[in-house]
Amino acid sequence: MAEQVRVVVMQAGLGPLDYAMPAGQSLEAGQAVLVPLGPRQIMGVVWDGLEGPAFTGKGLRAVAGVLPLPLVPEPLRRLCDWVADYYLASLAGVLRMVLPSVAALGERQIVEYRLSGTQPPRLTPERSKALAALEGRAGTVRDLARAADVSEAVIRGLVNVGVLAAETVPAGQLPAPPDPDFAPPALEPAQADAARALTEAVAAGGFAPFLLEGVTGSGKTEVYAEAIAAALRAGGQALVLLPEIALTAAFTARLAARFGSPPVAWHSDLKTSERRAAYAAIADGRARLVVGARSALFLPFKDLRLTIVDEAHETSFKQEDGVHYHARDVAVMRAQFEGATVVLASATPAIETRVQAERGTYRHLLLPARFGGAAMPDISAVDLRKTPPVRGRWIAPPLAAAISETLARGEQVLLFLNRRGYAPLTLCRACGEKINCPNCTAWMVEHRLTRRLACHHCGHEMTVPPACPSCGEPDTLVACGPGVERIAEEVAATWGAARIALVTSDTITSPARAAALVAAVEGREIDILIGTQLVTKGFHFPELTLVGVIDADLGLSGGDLRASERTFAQIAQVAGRAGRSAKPGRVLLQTHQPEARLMQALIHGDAAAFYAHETATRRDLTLPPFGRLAALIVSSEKEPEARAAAQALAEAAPARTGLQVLGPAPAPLAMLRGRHRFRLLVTARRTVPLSAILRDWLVRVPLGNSVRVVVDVDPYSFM
Ligand SMILES: Nc1ncnc2c1ncn2[C@@H]1O[C@H](COP(=O)(O)OP(=O)(O)OP(=O)(O)O)[C@@H](O)[C@H]1O
Ligand SMILES: [Zn+2]
Repeated sequence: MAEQVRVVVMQAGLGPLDYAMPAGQSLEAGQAVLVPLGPRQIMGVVWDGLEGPAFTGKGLRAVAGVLPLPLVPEPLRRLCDWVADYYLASLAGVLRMVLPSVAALGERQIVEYRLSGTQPPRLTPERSKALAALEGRAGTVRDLARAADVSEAVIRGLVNVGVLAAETVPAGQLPAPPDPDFAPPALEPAQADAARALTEAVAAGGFAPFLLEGVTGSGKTEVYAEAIAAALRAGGQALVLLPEIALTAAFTARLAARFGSPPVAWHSDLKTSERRAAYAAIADGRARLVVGARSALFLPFKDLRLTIVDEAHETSFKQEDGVHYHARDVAVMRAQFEGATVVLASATPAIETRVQAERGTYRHLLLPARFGGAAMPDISAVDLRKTPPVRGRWIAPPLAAAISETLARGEQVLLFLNRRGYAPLTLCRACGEKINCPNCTAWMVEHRLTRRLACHHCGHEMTVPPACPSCGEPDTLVACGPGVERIAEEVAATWGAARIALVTSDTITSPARAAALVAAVEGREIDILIGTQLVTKGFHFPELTLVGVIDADLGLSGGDLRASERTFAQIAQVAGRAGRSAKPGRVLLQTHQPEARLMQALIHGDAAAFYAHETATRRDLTLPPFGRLAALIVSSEKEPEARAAAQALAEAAPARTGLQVLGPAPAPLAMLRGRHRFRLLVTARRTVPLSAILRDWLVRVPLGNSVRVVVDVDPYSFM
């Protein structure tokens, strides 16, 4: 009998299949192959450890070919198994995160295109957009389409008329290897203690999870850089995960200064040639230090000794489409399978992480003070009930005075409001109509810079209508409430001479733009930064001494279980940008409830009291991490079908002590991208095998073709 192998085929809905070994070859687990499926050939990966009897019938087909891809190593295979099992995903879906497209890996040479200088014979709006965006860029058709946010057809059209010229490039170059001893800093005593604990764990090998908690500006980066150096000295690889790719450029520069050579980057903004080079080098071990977005967790590292999750409290580590996983938790699991060190670094660790540290599962390292003797900023409240801004304005007199003083001293100001665009709501003065997204239960957000209304959920855009779409009255639409663009308008009107930078995902669209921003702020070309949560992370600007939080109450309205925690962390982080160097920092929180526990904890710098109270509440209510949650989101384009399916699921709900199913209820976002949505929430004791129960439940309920059920284990979004 021919030897056979089990292959996970890259096709949703299909389980693993058995194939005969190709004649005269033996295949290892982890090998990417082509296999016949019906009349086609599809990609798959030889897998091990799967249950189920082997195929014994006649007509076993043979593996058609071996793909020139690195093996998926054993620890990564086990991680894939775990992710598929825990998050109820298909192995094929998880493997799609591991394997890049074959096209990107098959070729040694890559054809890239760049602007040739020729003008197009015909200029469409799409073409103008592409021309503006592609200045100075090179990439494949797909890279350029993504960079310019136009279709590949538009790019191919420009190639055909000679506006984009082809050039053949070798797959990208790797930076020189990092040198662990290039420029180590002298550490302060608390830093040195923490660094020693980390380097010892890395040198010893074996699974070692850490929480590195250090106040903002305490020099966590310098501490974990020592752990990276230890991993490099031991001949292994290290990975740093960042919550936001926009931050990679500034961060890369810091690591380059420490190690004499930049790390290898991994994120969605890479060109195909760079991606190919990085992937190959990560797999064969030449890429020693990698900095990446959460997707880097699924790369086939040859010898991963250390993973750092920087800003580990960030909820953007939770992936909300495709496989719904939490990169922080997956990083810990990968370290466990690799037998490696993992460090969760944060000034405001999540309650989940704090509890692990209290239980002793993670070792807790603490940096209690800022580096270089810098003081923590002075935080106080601006009571909007007592000193409100004038009508139609959002900056109250005490904050305005502080801004003027700071500018007069030649120092920099940061204003934080976590809302993109100009105004969150556009309303008709005549009939009260609110302009909604046609596809979602959401208001259209005005973006004055682009003169459009945009839905932040589905991306739908339209121009601001000249008349009310409901009553037809002309010129009655008014913008309600502020977004960052509106704050910028107010700032420009009040401090006309100040140089302003708007920092949102609309303006900082790439690592290159982020780097330019950092350079402008460091070069004192900017006086006032106005931004969304993007400005709360990681930045270190010595001349920035005033932070104003425009609406400290904003995050609390959502009411989900982490609303307070998230608001606290966000404000503490943005406050932490003030006075990080020699000059003292000051933070003003505009709020309607200065007496609230959360505000008081921020003002008095009493994070411990805040977290103790939040943790106790979670424990009392058996909420995560003391209990478990999973959400099922049932959706269909047809409302009755979504409703009926959600009802059917509820009726078939597992009856089991320690487990409770709530709902169905229409989701707060009752319609999203044209689909009607219902939610069920499952709460369970920690000891209940939640994933297995969910899996059994879901296969028992037949659902219509139009119905989709998304399972979100450990949900962070309750919309
Ligand atoms: N041992 C050291 N020697 C020289 N400079 C240091 C040292 N430790 C920290 N620094 C500097 O102090 C500043 C703050 O450090 P860093 O940005 O790492 O803080 P952090 O803990 O990451 O803060 P945050 O959480 O707010 O981002 C940086 O400019 C860093 O280069
Ligand atoms: Zn929408």
